[in-house]
Amino acid sequence: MSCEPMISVTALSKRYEIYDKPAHRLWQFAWRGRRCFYREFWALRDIDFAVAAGESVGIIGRNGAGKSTLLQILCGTLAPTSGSVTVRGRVAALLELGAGFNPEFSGRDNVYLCATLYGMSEGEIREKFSAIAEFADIGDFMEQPVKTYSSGMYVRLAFAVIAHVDAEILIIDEALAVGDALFTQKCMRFLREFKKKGVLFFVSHDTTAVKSLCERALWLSGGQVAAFGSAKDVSEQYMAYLYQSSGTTSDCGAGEPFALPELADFEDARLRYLNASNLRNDLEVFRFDPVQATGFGTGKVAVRRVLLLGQNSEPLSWCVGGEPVRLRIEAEVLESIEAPIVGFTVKDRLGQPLFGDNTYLSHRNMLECPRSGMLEAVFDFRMPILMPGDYSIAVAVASGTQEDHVQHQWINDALFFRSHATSASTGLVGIPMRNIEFSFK
Ligand SMILES: Nc1ncnc2c1ncn2[C@@H]1O[C@H](COP(=O)(O)OP(=O)(O)OP(=O)(O)O)[C@@H](O)[C@H]1O
Repeated sequence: MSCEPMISVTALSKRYEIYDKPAHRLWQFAWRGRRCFYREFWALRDIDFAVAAGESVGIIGRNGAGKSTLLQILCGTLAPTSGSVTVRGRVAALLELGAGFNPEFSGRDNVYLCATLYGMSEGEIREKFSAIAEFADIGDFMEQPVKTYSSGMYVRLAFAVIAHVDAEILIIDEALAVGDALFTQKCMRFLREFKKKGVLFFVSHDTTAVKSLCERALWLSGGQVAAFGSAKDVSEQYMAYLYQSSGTTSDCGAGEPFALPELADFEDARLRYLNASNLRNDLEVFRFDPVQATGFGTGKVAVRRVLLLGQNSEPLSWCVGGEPVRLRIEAEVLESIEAPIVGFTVKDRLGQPLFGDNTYLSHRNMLECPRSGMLEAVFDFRMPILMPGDYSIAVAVASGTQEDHVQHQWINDALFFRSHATSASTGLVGIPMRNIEFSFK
């Protein structure tokens, strides 16, 4: 494989001409450059970077930093004022809602139109059409004019096309890659697979998303590269800049010995206040639909029900972060299996695992399933406090140990829930605080 970069950008600059009045544009034309009626605005200045195959790059920066301008130049839809951009490979982009679609044409015609623009032949598109339609999953709307689509349907169709044009370089604006939770998870699974071999540019204001999806990050500030390096380091620098942290640090001594309180269940000390405020972490729970569920496995087990229950085993359609819940997973054993393990993982909207558990440590090798029957696992835990956004729970039934096992059924998104508000101030999840002491002496 060649080690030449897939993308190299050298001394790239983009200047816009700002006219204070529309008439000035006309005057500029009439004077043929003998007088200047505009102000110059440099949206990008002296940008240099190179990206190799298999690298994913998050583009971060404040509003107006030049992110869209840079990406439009990489896509070839905008010409640079100076400098050079070399792109080796087919680029597909999701940057502007409905870009490349004709609103009067049906979804099907737009798939053909768009994929042709990406250089696919009619035969190739015909071959891939059913995979595109399946990915978009918009049903009969495929035959309707796209002007009748909701913005979510637009995104579904556009993403389905770019996912099937065999692009070597993908450019995604996260703000657009938002469908419902099921579709977002599908897109994220696709992007994680894609970035193993292709180049991914992912524009986001969310540094957590960038760290989760990208190895590298490019921070643009005022049209210039403020930093380019590991996603973790650059995101941290960017966050530090955003907060303009000027606080001092001091040694954290061991202090007074800390007496561990008795292990008893407790309530968040702020619960009464939180429950009466709009910070209460309301989580809306969506039902498990075995028909929609996607996954993989030997097929010896079929997960039939996944339920989030309250303390009295009542199914919940809402729960509150910080409160005790029970997750019940019921699976039908279709063929005999040994040493079953049932587990779950709670993931955020990017598919990033937040927490999870399984039955291995508590019940290792204690159960056998020599015949068909029902397996039931119940996990009692305190739901963490979750940042606003969409979450899903993957569930799985396997045989073996934690390290070495065979999956009988893994379901990507068995349950969805949406967090509407939160009291957590930072981090991926918040945990209930038994007590917080705060004093001034
Ligand atoms: N056609 C244009 N004419 C003049 N100025 C423009 C034009 N397009 C963009 N700009 C300016 O260039 C700068 C960079 O814009 P750009 O859209 O690339 O920023 P961005 O980082 O993508 O911002 P955001 O996060 O808000 O989408 C902004 O100050 C913007 O006002």
